[in-house]
Amino acid sequence: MSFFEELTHRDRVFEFLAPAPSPVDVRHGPILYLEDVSVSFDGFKAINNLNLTIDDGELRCIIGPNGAGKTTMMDIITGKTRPDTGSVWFGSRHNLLALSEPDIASLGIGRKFQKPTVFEALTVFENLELAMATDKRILPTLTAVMTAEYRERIDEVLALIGLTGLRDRPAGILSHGQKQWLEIGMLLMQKPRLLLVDEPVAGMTEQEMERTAELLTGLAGQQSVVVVEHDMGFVRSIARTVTVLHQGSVLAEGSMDEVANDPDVIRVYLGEEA
Ligand SMILES: Nc1ncnc2c1ncn2[C@@H]1O[C@H](COP(=O)(O)OP(=O)(O)OP(=O)(O)O)[C@@H](O)[C@H]1O
Repeated sequence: MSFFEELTHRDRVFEFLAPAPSPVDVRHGPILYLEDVSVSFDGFKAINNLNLTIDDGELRCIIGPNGAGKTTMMDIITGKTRPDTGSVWFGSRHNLLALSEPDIASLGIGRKFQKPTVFEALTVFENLELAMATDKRILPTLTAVMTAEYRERIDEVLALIGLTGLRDRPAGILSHGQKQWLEIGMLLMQKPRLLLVDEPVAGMTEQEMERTAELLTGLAGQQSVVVVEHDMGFVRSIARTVTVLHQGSVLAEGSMDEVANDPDVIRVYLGEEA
């Protein structure tokens, strides 16, 4: 069939207009599954037989003392660091250890680093627009229909992150907290299935922390959210299940009260360990 015939074929939807099928299969299990994962740096085991399961739509908090392996774990999930052993699955279909960092990102795993990296000279709206334009799944040939759809998505995200009133202001004038929300919004533009968020409330005011708690708890359900955070007050305010990492393994897992009363956790946090 010629290109012209293809374009005028009315009984089928063009591939780029069809909604992208959800590539992640969670029908029979969790959205993220790490089994017996280990990685050493110069003989030092940063991650040591780590097992972790995150359910679809779950909000999970990961805590642990400095050097526990939290960042390394995120690096393994996103493909930045390859473990020496173990397996890492995204749904039941995608073996993340066989995929490159960009491929993992385009499957729908978004990562928010601690420091906000918004484009300060661009408006809030333009930052979100740019985030969408960098989505490799979207063809550069945007039609008017697609553009309208994206504008709608930008409005939706602006409302979610509470920045509708600042949409046309340069991102440089935003407070630290607002920049963090904008960056979360930039990740949301690509409709991730799993969001990894590193220390979201470091440097935030109390009020900004409350708003961030609302934002993250509101996102859960729509997507799975894994939050690494040191601020225990914040963790308590959002956590359903908390995983405590220590020396590259899971030391305890449960509700905030359960882990806070766990003797091993208390010992590690009080620094009584050798
Ligand atoms: N590329 C690397 N080379 C050598 N050692 C590393 C490397 N990356 C991490 N480590 C070591 O692995 C251990 C775990 O580090 P990681 O940054 O994952 O811990 P963390 O729980 O994120 O700590 P923090 O709360 O301080 O950010 C640390 O002892 C760290 O020094």
